[in-house]
Amino acid sequence: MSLEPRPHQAMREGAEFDTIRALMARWGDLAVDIGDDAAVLAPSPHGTRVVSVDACVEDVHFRRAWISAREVGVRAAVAALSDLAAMGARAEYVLIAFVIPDAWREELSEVADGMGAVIREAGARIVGGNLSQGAVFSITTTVVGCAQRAVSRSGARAGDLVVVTGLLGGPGAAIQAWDAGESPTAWSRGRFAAPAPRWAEGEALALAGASAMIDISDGLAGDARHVAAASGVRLDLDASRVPAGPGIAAAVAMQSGEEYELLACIPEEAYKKLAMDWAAISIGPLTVVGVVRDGADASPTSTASPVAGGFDHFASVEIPR
Ligand SMILES: Nc1ncnc2c1ncn2[C@@H]1O[C@H](COP(=O)(O)OP(=O)(O)OP(=O)(O)O)[C@@H](O)[C@H]1O
Ligand SMILES: Cc1ncc(C[n+]2csc(CCOP(=O)(O)O)c2C)c(N)n1
Ligand SMILES: [Mg+2]
Repeated sequence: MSLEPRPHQAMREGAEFDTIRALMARWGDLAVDIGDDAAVLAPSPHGTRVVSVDACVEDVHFRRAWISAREVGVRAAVAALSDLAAMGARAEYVLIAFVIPDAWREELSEVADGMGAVIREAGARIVGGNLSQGAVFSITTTVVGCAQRAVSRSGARAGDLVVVTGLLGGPGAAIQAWDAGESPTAWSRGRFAAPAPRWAEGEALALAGASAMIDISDGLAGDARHVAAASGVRLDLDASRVPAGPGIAAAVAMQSGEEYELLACIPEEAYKKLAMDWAAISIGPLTVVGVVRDGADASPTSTASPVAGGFDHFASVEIPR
């Protein structure tokens, strides 16, 4: 079997297929093998295949007044791709399903450009998708990647250090500002509107021997509890060590979701080696925020910060100020 993707196939006339052709024209060589019932993927020569899907829904994941149509596309692509980075994988293929109300028809090309830029930067190709008319705008993005060493949430062991990439709290602070009718700082707005998957960081953590990893989409406190639950351990987080962005309160950094930074557990010796090389891997910091202990659930050792929370689509959780 050839490792080259198949060329596109011609599609019949019609407004729906014109829209797909318009997307294809926008994406250019980024899109391959469009037009069949399914795309055909060759076996990966690079390692284990990893696949994930993520939905981005208007008024659930963003408000139109907050960000541009292009930024909507950037966020949707990053939210999906970040789950590959969190496995230590690199992206190969993407499929994009849009639900498009009439009011969004004109905006679609801008959304597509934002997604295209992120997917191109990731070195992946778009191999399919779906279009539907509907009442609420949404983007459901399927991502396929490949990992030399896929890191799960379930491998954390007592004694491992808990580390986190980057500076936290920006997206949470931006949402708080918008909800209060204020403008977020440029830094917070940028962290919400233009996040980036941590490819190099995820792969480096995986190859360095991280025992467990997750991307911070629900908030550090909540995602630490995902790792604790999957690994059957307790993650003791020190709220005073959490790397907060400029002007961000520790509690916000602890609970802010949609960061797309990585939380990893890693044996101390492996961390020490990785820390020496980190400046060549990432422009952001790698910070030790806690330690893995026997027992269940994550909790901060500091009483200054709440441990509860973590975004839940079916519960209303307030981010404390
Ligand atoms: N409808 C579903 N059917 C099967 N599995 C699901 C479904 N929804 C979620 N899951 C699985 O449950 C787990 C948790 O899902 P979740 O969406 O919280 O992933 P996540 O990576 O923590 O968050 P994010 O969506 O922000 O990336 C994942 O393994 C996911 O594949
Ligand atoms: C309008 C609006 N209200 C609230 C939020 C906050 N928010 C929404 S989903 C989510 C977690 C990740 O979601 P998922 O698990 O679906 O990837 C968070 C923190 C937002 N972005 N926009
Ligand atoms: Mg995730």
